[in-house]
Amino acid sequence: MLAINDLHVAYGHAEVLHSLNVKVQPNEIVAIMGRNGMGKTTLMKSLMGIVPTKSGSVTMDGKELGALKSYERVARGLAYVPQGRMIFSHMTVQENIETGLVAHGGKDVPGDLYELFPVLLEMKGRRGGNLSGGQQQQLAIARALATKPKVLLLDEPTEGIQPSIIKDMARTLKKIRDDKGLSIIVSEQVLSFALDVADRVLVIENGEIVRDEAREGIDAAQIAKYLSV
Ligand SMILES: Nc1ncnc2c1ncn2[C@@H]1O[C@H](COP(=O)(O)OP(=O)(O)OP(=O)(O)O)[C@@H](O)[C@H]1O
Repeated sequence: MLAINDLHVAYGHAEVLHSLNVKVQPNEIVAIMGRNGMGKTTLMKSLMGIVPTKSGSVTMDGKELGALKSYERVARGLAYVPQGRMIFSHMTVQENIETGLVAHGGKDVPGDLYELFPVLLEMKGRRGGNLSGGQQQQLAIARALATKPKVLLLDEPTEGIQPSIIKDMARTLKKIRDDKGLSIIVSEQVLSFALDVADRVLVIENGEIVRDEAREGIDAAQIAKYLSV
């Protein structure tokens, strides 16, 4: 589905991602774990074409994305829920979701998005900025899904979210995967969430993938060592 091959990304002369190789299968949920500053956000931004690639390739369904602008990547089926959610706080919930519809020229918010997130239907006329952190996260995911992605990227979705809601988020993401048949790449620091949601767990350390393990039979203590400061 999505293949990252020998990807190098740099800010000026400082290379931050060194030869990353990751393959994500259809319907697979992959968690990329790592401490602050290890390169998770840089990877997400480079996949979306927000940060330029130094060398290497990213393909989706075998087609190279490298030269494409962000909006073209969205049209090809990549969607992004950025760290901090970045919802439009002065726009209503409905208007926020509608910004995702332009990718395919749709006009109305599909009902299944409101079925997935009933609270957004209840609050569709409210300003995004008036929602709680958990509700804003649902809104950011709904906005991304409105672009009808094949691969959904989420950058630290649990950041600033109450622990009681984090379990619901894992359940919702798996339901989205099952219902819509898409692949998900999620960057995370919360191990329990990653173990809940992912089929495969990768660890990124100083811009390199140092572990790549199937969820089944994973040694959680080994992964936790990479996350403690
Ligand atoms: N715009 C930038 N210019 C220069 N260096 C940057 C820039 N953004 C990030 N970096 C550096 O790149 C490295 C990776 O940062 P990145 O934000 O990708 O890490 P992260 O794993 O997402 O961490 P966090 O959890 O804090 O978001 C860090 O050393 C960081 O200082």
